[in-house]
Amino acid sequence: MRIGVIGAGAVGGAVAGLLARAGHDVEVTARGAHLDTIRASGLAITGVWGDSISRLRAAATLTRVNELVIVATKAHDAEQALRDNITYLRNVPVVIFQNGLDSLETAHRASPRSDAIGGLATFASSFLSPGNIHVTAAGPSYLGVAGDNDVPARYAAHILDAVMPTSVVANFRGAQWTKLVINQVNALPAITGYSVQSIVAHSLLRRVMTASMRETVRVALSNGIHFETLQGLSHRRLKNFARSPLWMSELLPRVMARRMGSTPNPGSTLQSIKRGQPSEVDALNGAVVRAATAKSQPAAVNALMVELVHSVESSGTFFSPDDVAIRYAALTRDR
Ligand SMILES: NC(=O)C1=CN([C@@H]2O[C@H](COP(=O)(O)OP(=O)(O)OC[C@H]3O[C@@H](n4cnc5c(N)ncnc54)[C@H](OP(=O)(O)O)[C@@H]3O)[C@@H](O)[C@H]2O)C=CC1
Ligand SMILES: CC(C)(CO)C(=O)C(=O)O
Repeated sequence: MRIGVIGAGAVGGAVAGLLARAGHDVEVTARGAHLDTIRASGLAITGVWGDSISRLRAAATLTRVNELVIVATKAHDAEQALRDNITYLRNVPVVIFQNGLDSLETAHRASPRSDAIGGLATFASSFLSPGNIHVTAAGPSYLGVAGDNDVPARYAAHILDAVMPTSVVANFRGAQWTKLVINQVNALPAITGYSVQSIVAHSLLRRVMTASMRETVRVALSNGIHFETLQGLSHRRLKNFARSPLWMSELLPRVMARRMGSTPNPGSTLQSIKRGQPSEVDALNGAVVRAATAKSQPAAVNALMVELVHSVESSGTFFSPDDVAIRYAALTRDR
């Protein structure tokens, strides 16, 4: 089958490699040294889903009409990426793998004549170097749509599920919020330079991560969100998580870190920072702050995460765990 992947970075590159390995005719878009390497030596995928090198069509933009297109840029790049490829997106199902809450709106705005399908990946993938993607932890992906017609999502899930576990969820908005809770693992690595597993192993940083997750759950609930179950995280479990004593809730990040295995997972936000690229924090913790503001509710921990990630982006200097603990303690003292 002809499949196009726009933004063949950590997630898009992994998906493209898996699809090509299964025999699909895949073309990817990439830029700079990554594009040059894919053209010269292929796209190498390593890690928990096996190792392979795929020789693929690669260009700065799509070159043909595909039967399925996957978009996997960071949230702030998605609109431009869709517009750059609009010639080949009309009437094509487009899966937009993106964390945060905006994927479907962005796809509808930038490519209104495509069948937009939201994608949430729970596997973890690292862009090691141009042409080299390493999947550090396995995990299912979830697809969904905004309206009632989920036929395009089922079609895409059928193709993707043959190469990586993928299913369709009915309540995609709820799924995005569950993923936003999971993505509270992203900010602290970006702030400190540590992996997700190291943050969770650190008692003070684990506490801050747990607090930002609980705050996210509370903000979602006050916005009337019913969480969709992702990776066993159900609505009921998340509600209990936000109500339990803080120390008891710390079990959840521990379970999540264990699931990520022993290969350090930087998370996608730290990867952007290390490459000197803008981070996605405004689409992650920033989305929680905006939703809280809409309900005149505080979201001090998420606001702190946004502030500290932006500070690292502009200064190029990570915070020490003690710095973070002091900033967090000041928040809890102020309440
Ligand atoms: N990495 C992970 O483990 C996971 C990530 N996610 C989510 O998936 C999404 C993608 O993340 P991730 O793969 O990590 O990000 P990456 O930065 O690794 O990959 C994004 C790719 O998109 C490219 N790109 C950006 N703008 C354009 C454009 N206009 N046209 C074509 N290509 C473009 C980038 O190129 P360039 O570098 O040249 O800008 C880059 O290669 C994010 O929303 C992230 O939160 C979800 C689950 C896991
Ligand atoms: C699933 C997870 C947490 C993997 O690291 C992710 O979504 C990300 O890094 O953005």
